[in-house]
Amino acid sequence: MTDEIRKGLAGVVADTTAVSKVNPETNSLLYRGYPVQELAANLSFEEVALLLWNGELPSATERDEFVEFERAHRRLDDAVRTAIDLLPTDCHPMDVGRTAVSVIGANDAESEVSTPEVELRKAKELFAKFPAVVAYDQRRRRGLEPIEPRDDLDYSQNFLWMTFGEEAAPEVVEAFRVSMVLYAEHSFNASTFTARVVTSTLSDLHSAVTAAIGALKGSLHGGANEAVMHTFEEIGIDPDESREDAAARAKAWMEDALAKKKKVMGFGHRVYKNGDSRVPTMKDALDAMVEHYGRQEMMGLYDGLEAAMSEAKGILPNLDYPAGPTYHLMGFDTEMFTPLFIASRITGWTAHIREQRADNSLIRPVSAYSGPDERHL
Ligand SMILES: CC(=O)SCCNC(=O)CCNC(=O)[C@H](O)C(C)(C)COP(=O)(O)OP(=O)(O)OC[C@H]1O[C@@H](n2cnc3c(N)ncnc32)[C@H](O)[C@@H]1OP(=O)(O)O
Ligand SMILES: O=C([O-])CC(=O)C(=O)O
Repeated sequence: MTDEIRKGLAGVVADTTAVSKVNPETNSLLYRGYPVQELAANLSFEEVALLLWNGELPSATERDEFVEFERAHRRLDDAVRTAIDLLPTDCHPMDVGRTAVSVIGANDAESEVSTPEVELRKAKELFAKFPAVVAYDQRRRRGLEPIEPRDDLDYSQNFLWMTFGEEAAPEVVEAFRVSMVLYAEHSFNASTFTARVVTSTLSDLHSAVTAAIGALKGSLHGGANEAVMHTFEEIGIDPDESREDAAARAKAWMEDALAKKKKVMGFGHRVYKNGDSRVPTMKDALDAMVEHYGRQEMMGLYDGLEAAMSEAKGILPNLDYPAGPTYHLMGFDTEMFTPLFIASRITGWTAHIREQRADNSLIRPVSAYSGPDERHL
């Protein structure tokens, strides 16, 4: 036992994992050995999910079987719809996501079964169903009727279809797919570690994912993609403004924020200190959306904030920074951004839950007592 305290467990190696490797020295991220950029350029999100769960790329047959399974499990049960309908339309969508996963778990006939086969089935079903939760919630907040999934569309196409009720342009589907691949997995981040802690007590998969959603919600973690957009909104978004003018205003805003010692979400990372490996790929996706929607001023805001942060503090953007404006341009409400992160991270969380269970040890660190010395009444 060591007495050394590492606040936030910074730098502490808690266990091994074969799911992904984050290497801050080389700014690289491997899912099961494959660079995430290669996966984002070449594979569907469905294939990446299978890679994360199984450890190997799927064969064509495995892929086709999963595609069929996913399409067959996209619909929400009445219990989930009813539970969502009972929640206020102004509660945070992360609360809706958290509740929906909990209800899906409680209604699973094998809720207390955690064999590898059953857990994989549960993970696949959550993967298939969660887009309908996000789409259902986004639409009810806008006072719109839900839209049924379409079995002729792939995961990303169908996600956008159920949310917006129209077939998205191929460029938009592509940017969305890339975001799903990039958000899928990142070793022992706070939400994944939460899922592993819950699993380590021999609790069930849905409890672990529900807890992970709670951890993801915070703005130091997944909630940062929403917070990035609030920053853009606070600066002011004017589609008629030039890229240069928007950049100048954003730069001035950042200088002022940093002078006031504010923390600006979307920048910095616990592990990467020289840049987040996923940002260049996500920035390309944002560029494509800026081009597609003709919104150069958005890139002006992006560049202005990034330049001012880099000049003042040398702190670089994380994945949430380009993801926020990308989802905004696609038409999602700002509060829906972190639920989109859930839809993707369900893959990584459940891969880690399976890994934890396969070689379990209760996660229970010790604390150094800092209260009063022993005293008596
Ligand atoms: C997908 C993801 O979850 S990625 C992470 C998303 N989270 C965010 O974007 C939130 C904003 N960023 C942060 O709060 C941090 O960078 C974290 C929490 C992600 C990592 O932080 P840590 O490794 O704990 O570093 P810590 O917060 O101590 O920061 C170190 C120094 O950099 C500063 N700093 C770090 N990030 C930022 C930021 N975004 N804005 C302003 N200053 C920052 C801190 O104020 C601190 O300065 P100091 O030494 O003068 O006190
Ligand atoms: O690794 C982290 O701490 C946060 C992060 O980037 C992620 O979960 O994707």
